[in-house]
Amino acid sequence: MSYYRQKNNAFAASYLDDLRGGILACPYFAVNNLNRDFVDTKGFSVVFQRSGLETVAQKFPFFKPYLDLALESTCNAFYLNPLLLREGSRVDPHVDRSLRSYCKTINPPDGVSVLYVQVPFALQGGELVLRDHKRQVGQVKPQENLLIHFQGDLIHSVNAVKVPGARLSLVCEQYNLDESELREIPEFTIESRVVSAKRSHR
Ligand SMILES: O=C(O)CCC(=O)C(=O)O
Ligand SMILES: [Fe+2]
Repeated sequence: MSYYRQKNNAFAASYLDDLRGGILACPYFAVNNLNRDFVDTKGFSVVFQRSGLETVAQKFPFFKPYLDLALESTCNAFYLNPLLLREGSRVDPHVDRSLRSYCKTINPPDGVSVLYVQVPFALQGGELVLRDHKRQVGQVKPQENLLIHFQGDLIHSVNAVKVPGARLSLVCEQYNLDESELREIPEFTIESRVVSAKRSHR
């Protein structure tokens, strides 16, 4: 299998605008609760099983066309996260395994989809770098409306963004879990700094 594939102009321009508006206006959108690899980024995450897909589409209608196109039919659990990087933000090398907080034994996802929703004008930096062990196997320069899908066990990073403006991507880790692993995953839940902050006030 090739390490990644990409699709230019994946969606209608009007959808991309709706998606950007929906994400930026979303009350969960806040400074990231992802791990230390994510330096100065913003976002929130939706965790769901395939059976929770309708709930996702109901609560976040603007994600629906993306999910219709990006979700792999072989996968049954997903970690969806809009991610905003600004000048100086970066993501250090990591393998996506965000569902690990629910199930310790989990393997990396089968694949990861990334849609570039907004990209600064004349972007410098901000490339997605893909590695298989030590060897670089891809370097993707984000372009608006570019959808990429890469093999889920690759180490990857995002170079620091060197220009002003917003680099907004929509990332979906896609897992194919066995029954016992799947039982540990919520059918639908939202992870956000906003949610945790509200909870801690109770
Ligand atoms: O925005 C990107 O290019 C990838 C971000 C990423 O690696 C992640 O959210 O796990
Ligand atoms: Fe990642």
